[in-house]
Amino acid sequence: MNEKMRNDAYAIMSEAIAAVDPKACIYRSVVKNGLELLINGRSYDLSLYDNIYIISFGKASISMTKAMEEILGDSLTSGIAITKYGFSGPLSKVEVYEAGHPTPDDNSIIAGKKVHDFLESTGANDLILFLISGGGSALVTYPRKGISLTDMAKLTDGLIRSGATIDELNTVRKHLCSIKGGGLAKMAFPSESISLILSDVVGDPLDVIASGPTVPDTSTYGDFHEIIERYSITLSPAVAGVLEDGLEGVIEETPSSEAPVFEKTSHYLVGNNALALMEAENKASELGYNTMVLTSSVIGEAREVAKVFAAIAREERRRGTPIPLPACILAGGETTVTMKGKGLGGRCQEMALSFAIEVADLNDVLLLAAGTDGNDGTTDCAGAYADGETIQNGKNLQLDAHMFLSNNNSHGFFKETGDLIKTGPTGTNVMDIYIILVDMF
Ligand SMILES: Nc1ncnc2c1ncn2[C@@H]1O[C@H](COP(=O)(O)OP(=O)(O)OP(=O)(O)O)[C@@H](O)[C@H]1O
Ligand SMILES: O=C(O)[C@H](O)CO
Repeated sequence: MNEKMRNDAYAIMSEAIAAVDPKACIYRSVVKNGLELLINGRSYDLSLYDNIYIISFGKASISMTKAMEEILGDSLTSGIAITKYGFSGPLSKVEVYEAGHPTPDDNSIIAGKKVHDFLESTGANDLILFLISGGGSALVTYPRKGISLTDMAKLTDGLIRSGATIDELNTVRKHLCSIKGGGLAKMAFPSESISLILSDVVGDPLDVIASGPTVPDTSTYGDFHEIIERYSITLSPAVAGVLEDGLEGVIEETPSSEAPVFEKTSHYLVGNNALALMEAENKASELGYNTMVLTSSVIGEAREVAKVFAAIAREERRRGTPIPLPACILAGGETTVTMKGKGLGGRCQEMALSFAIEVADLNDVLLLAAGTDGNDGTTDCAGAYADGETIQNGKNLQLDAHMFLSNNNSHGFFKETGDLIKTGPTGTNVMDIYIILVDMF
């Protein structure tokens, strides 16, 4: 492995992650002057409210809340923040809870009830600041009547394992949980609410991020039904009952944009993958690379996307196109992994292993694939590096990369070859970033 390229890639990744640090994102968007709160230039008069509360959830909730606590100071009354186990930290006025992710657990239900009960007690002259980040769907849930945690967890797990997209997964979740799909806006009404959102979804659709708890929803029980059929998911009797009632109109649809509950809501996107890539590009230029941001909207099966990235690297190696060497080509997004094996890994590690197989004959070509949250799949790593020597290094250790990939055991492979990237939880979450470096010979 070319140490210089590996260090360069790590430095570029670190800069990208720092740019989307949730605290930095909040401070970029929010300013307080006396009792005036300015959010992206729009003014809110804090003297108009009896109480100002924070409800914050997602993998980035602690840092987002810390920044808002600092900005609001004495103006803040209290609040609740929910994050993933191991991602928590101390706050001053806001109570902190931890819960399960990617599969919801008992604490996700307890958190859902806390949020529900809290919002029941707020009034028309209160302001609620919702701080929303990725991971929110699993961390806070308030299942519709009759649906148990096991029902929710099994369904979430089944859809993830089938390779369902986050849009599909959240369409289903929005129809089974009263917080999602605009439900939180309903609970908060008639209080005024402002949502500050850190995007972890391709294209930044506000109705999908954390299952769009404070925005109008356009998805329907009909969509839910189609998704279940598409992936041949067997439903528990309770979930099947809710779906049937929804299809027959016995249960109300999620609120659309005409619903009165949205009259007192506003939404601001405070950070996303594109922002991270912009900073990555600046750092790469500083390190002497010619740079290009391909896209922040990568989707598709991780091992297949890797083949496209390998083809781009090959073209760079052969002909120095689309940009002159030394080249740094950047992309971001979120792939899917259809689980067929029983191994350990994540989207980024799986992509890196597939890339390594494709570039086994190339020199000075490297891919860094990492989750900006520092947590790829079911592992404690952010992702992995792969280059032209990775497969040979594996062979030297009697590891067959193809076998590891078939068993979705990318983590098992990279653990042995020493190519894992460990950052620890970064506190942010704007999907994954991919850094392709191709150096001169
Ligand atoms: N052995 C494995 N190999 C590859 N990918 C895996 C493996 N096990 C789980 N995954 C993938 O890991 C993902 C879940 O982990 P992760 O916490 O990184 O998701 P996430 O998308 O960041 O969550 P969120 O979007 O809610 O923030 C799923 O897409 C799943 O397919
Ligand atoms: O929590 C979720 O729904 C995903 O992370 C997408 O935001």
